[in-house]
Order: sequence, then C-alpha cells, then structure tokens
Amino acid sequence: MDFTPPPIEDGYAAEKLFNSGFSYTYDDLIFLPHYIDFAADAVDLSSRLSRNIPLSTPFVASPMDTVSESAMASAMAALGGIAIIHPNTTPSRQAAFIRAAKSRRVPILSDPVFFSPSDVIDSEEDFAASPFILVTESGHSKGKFLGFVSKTNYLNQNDKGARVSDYMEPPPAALPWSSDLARIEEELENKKENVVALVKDDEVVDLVSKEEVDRVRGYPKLASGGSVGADGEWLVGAAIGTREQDKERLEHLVKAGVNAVVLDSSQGNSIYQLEMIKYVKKVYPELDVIGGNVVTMYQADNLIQAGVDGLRVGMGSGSICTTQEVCAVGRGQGTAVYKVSSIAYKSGVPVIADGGISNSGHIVKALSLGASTVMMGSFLAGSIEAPGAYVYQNGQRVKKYRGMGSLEAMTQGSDQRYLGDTAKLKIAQGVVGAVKDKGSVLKFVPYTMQAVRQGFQDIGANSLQSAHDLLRSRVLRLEVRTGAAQVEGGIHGLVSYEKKYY
Ligand SMILES: NC(=O)C1=CN([C@@H]2O[C@H](COP(=O)(O)OP(=O)(O)OC[C@H]3O[C@@H](n4cnc5c(N)ncnc54)[C@H](O)[C@@H]3O)[C@@H](O)[C@H]2O)C=CC1
Ligand SMILES: O=c1[nH]c(=O)c2[nH+]cn([C@@H]3O[C@H](COP(=O)(O)O)[C@@H](O)[C@H]3O)c2[nH]1
Ligand SMILES: [K+]
Repeated sequence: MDFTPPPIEDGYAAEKLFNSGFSYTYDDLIFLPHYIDFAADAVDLSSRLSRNIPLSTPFVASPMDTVSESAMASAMAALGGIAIIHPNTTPSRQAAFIRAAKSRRVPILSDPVFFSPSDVIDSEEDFAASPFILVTESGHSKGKFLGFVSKTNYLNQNDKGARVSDYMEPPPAALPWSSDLARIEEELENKKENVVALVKDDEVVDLVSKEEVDRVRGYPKLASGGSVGADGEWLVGAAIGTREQDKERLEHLVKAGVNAVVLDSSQGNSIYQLEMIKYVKKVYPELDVIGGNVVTMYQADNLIQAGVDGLRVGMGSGSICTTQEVCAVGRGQGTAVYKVSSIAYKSGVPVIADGGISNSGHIVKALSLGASTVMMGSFLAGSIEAPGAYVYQNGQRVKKYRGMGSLEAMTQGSDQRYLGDTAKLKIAQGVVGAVKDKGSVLKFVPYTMQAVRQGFQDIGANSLQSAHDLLRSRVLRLEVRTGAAQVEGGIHGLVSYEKKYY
C-alpha cells in the first residue's frame, strides 16, 4: 500500500472547478493572487466587442430603454466602450438615436430638438433632454440654420405664445462636427461666446455650451480618443428582435451607420435567431452580428456555426431579471461565462458577459473567466447619461430602471414579440425598479477601470489576453467561497461605516 498523501492543491484550475455540477455566480468565486511584476497602470484592458469591433475599454451599455439612448452612446464611446441602443421604440427613432450619437465627438448631454421659425414652444417639455431648441427653415435637421432658443431664454420670455423667430438668438460661430473638446473650448474663448454650433455637411447637428464643456472637463481626462470607426464617427451598436419586421428595422439602423447589431433574445438558440443571423450576414456582410443570449456550450456552438461575430452570455443573472424564477431556466453567471468562452475562443468569437455586474470585482471575474467585455444595465442606469429624470424616493435621488421583459416595458414597445401570432397571455420576466443617482459615467467608469486594473495586477495579468492565457494554462487558480467566507470577504463586525470607493 502507498501511503504517500496526494499533492496539496493550491486552489483549483477553472476547468476542474466548473466541471463539478454547480452553477456558480461571481460572488461564489474568488481568485487566488499570483505574482506581480508590473504596475497596475500598465494593465492593458483593450479588447473586442465582436470579431471586427475593437474597444479600448471592455464596457458595454445594455440595450434597455432605461440605459442606452444617444447620450449614453456618446459617453460610452468617448470612454472607449460602446452602447447598444435599445429597440423599444419605432425604427426611425432608434435610428435617430444612433445618428445623434454619431454626429459629434464630444460626450455632451444633448439630443437636439428642431423647430421651424413659425413654431411656438408649448412648454419646457419641448426641450426634451436638450438645453436648446435649434431653429431651421424646415423645422428638421436638414434645412438652413436660422437660430436657437435656450431654455433660459424661453423661461424668461413673457409672451409664451410668441413664435420662436420672434425671440430666438442668431446662429453662433460654427465648427466641424468632429471637433474635440479642446478645439471647442478654444473657439468659445476666442469668440468670447457661450455657445458654439457643430455642423456636418452644411447642416447644424448640435450646439455646445461653455457649461457643458466645463462639466466634461471636470471629469477624469479621457484616456484615448474613444471608440471611433474608419469614418471618424463614434462606434454605436443597436439591438433588434428576430421577427420579420426586424429586417426593416435593421435597414433603418444600417442607414444610420450602426456598427454592430445585437439579436436581443433571452434564449438565443432558436430557429428564429439562426435564420436572422444568416439573413444579416447575407444582406450586410460587413456588419458584425452578435447572437444570444446563451449560457451553454451547445447553444453557443449553434450560433457560431450560423456565423455570429460575437456572443452575449447570461440568462436570468440580471438585476431586474425574473427568468430563472418564472421559467426555471438559466445558469449561474460565472459558470455561464466560463463555459461559453471556453468554446467561443476557439473560433475567435468574443464573449460579452451580460448581467449581474454590481461592482468592479464582478468585472474582474467576468473578464478573467474568458469574457472579452461586460455588458451592464443597473451599473449604468443611475447615471446622468441614462434616459429619464431623477426623482426622490424616501429622500434618495433615484432613476427608474426596468427590465425589457417587465410588463411596463412590454406594453411600451416590445408587445409584438410577446403577443405574436399565437401567444395570448403576457407573462413578465422582469421588474420595474429604481437605482441610486451615480453622477456621470464619465466620472465613475474611469475609477471602475482603475479598480479592474488593480484586480488584474493581483492575479498577475497585464492584459485581457494575458488573463485568458492564465485561465487556459491553469495558472489562474480559484476557489468557491463558503457562505461564511463571503461574509468575511464583505464588510463585517462594524457598528457603522461609510462606503466610499473614490
Ligand atoms: N438575459 C436574460 O436573462 C433575459 C433577457 N430578457 C430581455 O427581455 C427582452 C425580451 O426577451 P425575449 O422574451 O427573449 O424576446 P424574443 O423576442 O426573443 O422572444 C419573445 C417570444 O417570441 C418568440 N419569437 C421570436 N422570434 C419569432 C419569430 N420570428 N416567429 C415566431 N416567434 C418568435 C420567441 O420564441 C419567444 O417566445 C430582451 O430585451 C431580452 O434581452 C428577457 C428575459 C431574460
Ligand atoms: O430576465 C430578464 N428580464 C428582463 O425584463 C430583462 N431586461 C433585461 N434583462 C437582462 O439583464 C441585463 C442587465 O442586467 P444588470 O442590471 O444586472 O446589469 C440585460 O443586459 C439583459 O440581458 C432582462 N432579463
Ligand atoms: K436575477
């Protein structure tokens, strides 16, 4: 008999841990630290959203109507990430969000509104999210630029029934649409003006105020030129469904210059999606198509065979998701990301870890388990760039955040997907809620990135590729945390505390 004890293992390699029959999520897992021979600042987090879309920041804003419209798209692109514009609206409005985001290269908070000179402003609401109303001969973006009305100007106007031409201000100095913040600042300074117009192909696309320039200047300096395509415009993605009418929607999006399209389903391994992938690849061979959602290797393999350029992973892991409860289907997000990535990388298909991200540690885990990017809803929904206004709830400033499968969101737009030809009964797979005010993504995303770099440094990965190499060569070691270990890993035993990350 051989009484030599088996070797003591210092943590498990991922493949051993994830073959144990458990569905693990991020909080169940912990990485063992490795060896550091580089500075945290040296960690390179550049990645790919899909086969042909490089990103310098591996962050993606979710296609949800309380997360991604034009302001989020320009801010995420400015940060080196990308937003996927939600489809819970008409095709032309979804396309307009893409156009608005792509028509400038500064992450200002604006969605331009156009009036004709004879129009009358009914109320402050006509300004929507923009501080200005632009007046053109036609009342649309195409047309001679005649002047503008600022919200302050309107509020100070005694005769609210007056036509805008009676009190609008004349067009300010103009700059090309692609001007950066420094160029705009210089022009404002030189002309001693408070506002400058951005023009593209002889059309006014937006106005930028000194106030907006100062606001953006107050955030951490943007590290790169952002996510920019070959045409010099920011990269913007958009989501569509898998119904016949989504083909027409896609045509609108392509005309607006969309850079990648996400097929938005909770269970992506369907005949509907396989057919849509083939259709998109045939009609728009240059366009990257991202399939999903999937959580198993089997599902992923089917979509890869059909030709996807990217995979979105997660079923029921989102903060507003009730899918696992309602349908009893899904997977712990840590396991899902690891399993799908372990097959997708062999075909060079990047994986988006979608849902369940609530802190920087979750991002480190998702990326180190094989994902190329993380997609976030709740993490971004409390920002000023997310659609909707802040309200007070129990003394806290919050913004609405809702699932796209919640009854409220379904009634708003995605009704047809549920009440298709046969389904008569509507079953919600998501809830409506609220998230805390987090300020601008231009501030908290750079801090989150830095925290992620520190996590990478601890595991000895100086890039995303290096983290994936450590994972696959079994150098990366991890363990499952018991309930008590999770309590220990959190804040505990204090009478009170204040949690501040930066
Ligand atoms: N990631 C997640 O865990 C989940 C996400 N969601 C989100 O909610 C939204 C809706 O998701 P789903 O309900 O999965 O939308 P979906 O549009 O993919 O599916 C809705 C229903 O329509 C059917 N369908 C789709 N295409 C069809 C076609 N061409 N012909 C006939 N029937 C067709 C589907 O089989 C399904 O029964 C999405 O934004 C999704 O991201 C919802 C649930 C879970
Ligand atoms: O079960 C669901 N019912 C819904 O109504 C719903 N809406 C969004 N999603 C998914 O959740 C992701 C965002 O999750 P987080 O807030 O955790 O980032 C998103 O990116 C989606 O994958 C839903 N899942
Ligand atoms: K959930």
